Amino acid sequence: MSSKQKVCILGSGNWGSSIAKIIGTNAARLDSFDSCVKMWVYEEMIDGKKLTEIINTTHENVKYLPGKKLPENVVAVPDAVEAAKDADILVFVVPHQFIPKLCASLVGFIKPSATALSLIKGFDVAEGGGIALISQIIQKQLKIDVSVLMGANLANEIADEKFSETTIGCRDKKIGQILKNVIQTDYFRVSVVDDVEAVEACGALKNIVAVGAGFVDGLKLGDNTKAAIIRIGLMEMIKFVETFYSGARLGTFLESCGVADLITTCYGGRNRKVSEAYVTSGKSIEELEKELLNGQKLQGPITAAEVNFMLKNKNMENDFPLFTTIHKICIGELKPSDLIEQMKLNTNTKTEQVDGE
Ligand SMILES: NC(=O)c1ccc[n+]([C@@H]2O[C@H](COP(=O)([O-])OP(=O)(O)OC[C@H]3O[C@@H](n4cnc5c(N)ncnc54)[C@H](O)[C@@H]3O)[C@@H](O)[C@H]2O)c1
Ligand SMILES: O=P(O)(O)OC[C@H](O)CO
Repeated sequence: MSSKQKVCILGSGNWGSSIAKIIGTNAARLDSFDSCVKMWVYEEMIDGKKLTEIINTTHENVKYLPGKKLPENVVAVPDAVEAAKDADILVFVVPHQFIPKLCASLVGFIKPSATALSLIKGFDVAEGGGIALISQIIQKQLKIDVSVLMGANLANEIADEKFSETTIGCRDKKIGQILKNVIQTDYFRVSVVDDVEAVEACGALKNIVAVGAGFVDGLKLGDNTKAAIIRIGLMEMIKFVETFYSGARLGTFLESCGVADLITTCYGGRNRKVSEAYVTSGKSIEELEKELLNGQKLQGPITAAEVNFMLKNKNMENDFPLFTTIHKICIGELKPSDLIEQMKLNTNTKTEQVDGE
């Protein structure tokens, strides 16, 4: 890495723009970073003007983070290669379904010495019937080290500079410190841990539970029911990580990326909001995503499908009844009201096991 490190942000949605506000401020403030931060923007027209031009003149992402000023040293660039080619630190923050195409466009054009930080919550389906972490997709395609950042991080609240915590998962202490320097502010506090896969899996899996929490809200079932879904969801997240990413530490679930993200997402997130409307409106999830999110993207239903793809292939759907039920509700195979019947069956089985011991 050169002495002044260049940072590029790949993505400019709700979280991408919010993190650009932080990174831009830190890059301008700290000597170790080049103050110019390029941000790749998936170009679109807003009222006849290019979004990149609007951002570069008004310093506001009027579509995905309206009402918040970005630092002037954050430069919107419509071409991903142009944005990334000189960067030492690549911050990936696109909705997870777009990552394979983005990475493919960068192959051969980035610095081989670059390091990546993925803020992306989700998986990708993999050859052989399994799933891959998003960091693994980036690493495999671009052949660079990838750290992750996950936490209880509703983007709008962070843009409002309300106190929040986050977790960076990084295997290399030196890189972990550099990443912490570029991300941490007085209101956004970073913990660095080396349990990278567990940190990332937590970020992806909590979006499935958030969909379940939204169903509970749509069914008007109350706080106790929602707490039950959160508890069962946490248990399935732990079991999933222990089963598929051996060596993970239980303590990681107590970091911001674990239980804290699960709580915030089940109360304040977009997955919760759209899933609640799915129950009350009778419209499809795709329709509601368009209607309610103004171009922002839902991650939970697709993540539930990706996880189910692997569980089904491994004949393990019954080992993760909440994840499986939520997926089946999303694709219309079960009704939202079936959620509770399925959970009763599950808790009955558990009780019988305990009684039988
Ligand atoms: N928003 C949050 O509060 C939040 C917080 C933490 C983590 N995350 C995670 O960060 C990631 C990015 O979320 P976000 O909120 O920044 O995005 P978003 O949900 O606001 O998505 C909109 C973005 O997707 C882009 N886009 C649309 N079509 C595209 C295409 N074909 N190719 C590439 N990009 C396209 C849009 O230009 C826009 O930048 C997700 O994995 C999400 O789970 C989001
Ligand atoms: O709005 P959601 O449901 O995509 O959740 C946003 C963040 O992941 C919360 O940390």
